[in-house]
Formats: sequence, C-alpha cells, structure tokens
Amino acid sequence: MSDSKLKVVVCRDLGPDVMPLLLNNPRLDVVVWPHNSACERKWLLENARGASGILVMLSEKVDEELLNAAGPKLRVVSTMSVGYEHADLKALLTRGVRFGYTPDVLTDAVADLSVMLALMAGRNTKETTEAWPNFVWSPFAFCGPQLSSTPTSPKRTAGFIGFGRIAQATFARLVPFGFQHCLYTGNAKTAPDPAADAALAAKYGVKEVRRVELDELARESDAVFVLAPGGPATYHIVDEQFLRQMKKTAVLVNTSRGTLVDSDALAKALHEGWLYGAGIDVVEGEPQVGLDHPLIKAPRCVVLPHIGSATNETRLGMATLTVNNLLGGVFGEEMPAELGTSR
Ligand SMILES: O=CC(=O)O
Repeated sequence: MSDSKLKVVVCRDLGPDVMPLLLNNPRLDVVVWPHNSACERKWLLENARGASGILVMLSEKVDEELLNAAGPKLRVVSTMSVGYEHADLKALLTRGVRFGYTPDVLTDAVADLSVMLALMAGRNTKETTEAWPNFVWSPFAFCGPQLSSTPTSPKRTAGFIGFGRIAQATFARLVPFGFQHCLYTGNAKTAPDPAADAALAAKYGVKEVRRVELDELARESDAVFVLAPGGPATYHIVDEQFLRQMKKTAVLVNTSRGTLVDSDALAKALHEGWLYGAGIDVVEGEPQVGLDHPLIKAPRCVVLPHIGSATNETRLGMATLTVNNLLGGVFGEEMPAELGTSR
C-alpha cells in the first residue's frame, strides 16, 4: 500500500453498482472480504490494522477489540443497517471515531413487509402453503381473522411497541384497511404528549392515536407490531404475561429484533391459542436457526429469514448510503447519515 493512500476495509462485496465508488477512487486502498458470507472475525482483526475506515454489516461486532486492532488512524465505521446494537457507541465516541448507518432508505420496505406478515399470520399462510397435495376444499378450512374491517366487525386497532419512522409508515398503510385506532408504547424517559398524538390522528385521518401502557396495548390491539430497537431495555418485552392478554383473534408481527419476543412463550401461546397467529422476520438466535427452533415448529407462525429491507431498490439505496457514509468519514467531510447528527 502506498503511504498516501487511505486504507478502507469492507466486510461484504456490495456488487458492481456500488463497489466502483470505492475501487475507482485513487486515494483509497480497498481491502474486501473475498467471500459471499459473513466476514470472519480473525480476517477482520488482521486486516483492520491501520485502516481509516471500516464498512460492516449487522454480523460484525464493532467493539474495543476491533477498534484497538484498527488503531489510531481509524476515522469512521459505516454499517449497512439502520440498527446499531452491534456497535459499542461509547468506545467509538471515546476514540473520536464517527459512525454511519442507514435510516430512512429502508422505512417503506420494512413497513410493506410488516403489513404482509400481518396478512400472512391471519390467513394461515404456513399451513396453506404446505397443504398440497392432500388438500380437500371445505367452506371453513383455513379461515382466520380478517385484517381489514368488515360491516359485522368494524373496529380495528393497531398496537405498536415502538413508534418511530417504520411503525408510523406501517400504520399509514393500515388506515385504508379500516384501522381507525392506533395505540403505541413510548420511551419511558419522555412524558406522553396528547397534543402530538392528536396531530398524528389528524395527519392520518383516524379517530385515535394514543400512547398507552403495554398491558392496554396487548388487550386492545387486533394487530401488534414489534418495532422498537433491541438491547437490554426491550429484551423479551413480549413475554408470557403480554401474550396471555392478547385477543384470541389478534396477530403479532415482529420486524425489529428477535430478542424483543420470548420465543418459548410465543410458541406456547400459539400452541394454546392465546392469540391467532404470528408473522416473524427476526428470531432469537439468528442467523443460526435450525428446524427445531420453537417458532419454526409453532402453528400459524410464519418465519422469514430477516428480509425486511430486501428489495432491489432498498438494498441498493442502503449499500450506496453506507459507502457514501464511509467516504465522508474517511475524507473528513459530511456523512449523509451520521449517528448523532443525522437525527
Ligand atoms: O435489521 C436491519 C437493519 O438494522 O437494517
């Protein structure tokens, strides 16, 4: 490596549309993990030495060990994710290392998938897709609760654990399904704000947007969406007590982090019919999830392999933003989405 070039380490090849932004930059020496799999820790620690920038995925832990291995030239870590539980922000801050992430670009894709999972959970998708070749049609086979409101059951309430950008985009999609009530749990450190709730209700043209306690949300919601960040504060926030209070016709959707839902409790709830169904994009223990995982075996439970943002448009947007964050940090310029400054 020539001394005048800045070294950047990239933990996944981001493909022909995005990699040239790095590879064609004459001021950079680019080191890329050469396999289509999660980057090996040993390789990362060895190659990080002397790097000015590191581009990571959710699978790479950004901790003291990695920052020490990189050393004092490190200026920026850029993650291709909106979540950042894998990064030790205190350790980054102490060293003055900037951190980029990918908010906003994935909001619509994850909101789309959240609604899709709510529909799939109520319509027995797991059982129906496994029905052939022994399926015999009958009038009430596979019937489940309807997500949209009906003349005989007009009221629909959505409950959101976490009410950030993705949750609000999800609610906007549910309004045409007849959801006139929106309940959400807020950050315990901030006070409820009825005026802000009334403004949101007016924005969506619905009867109610209201911050509530977890118990009321469990009792009143027809569809519960888990959309809060992971970490110790939200660990198993959906537990047996929560699930026992849900309506028997309700569905639960988790598109945030597997750790928010107690998998054993949810499996038991589905086996015993405390709620109707579940749509899960993130599970505890991923990506090492075997067929013996309690949620894979649970009835009326659709489990996807963490594909919330997996559309062509969104993943390309995320990859481009991640690289632009890296470039901004490495060259001491503005980063389009720097944690702490971008929102
Ligand atoms: O889970 C996905 C992300 O954090 O981007």
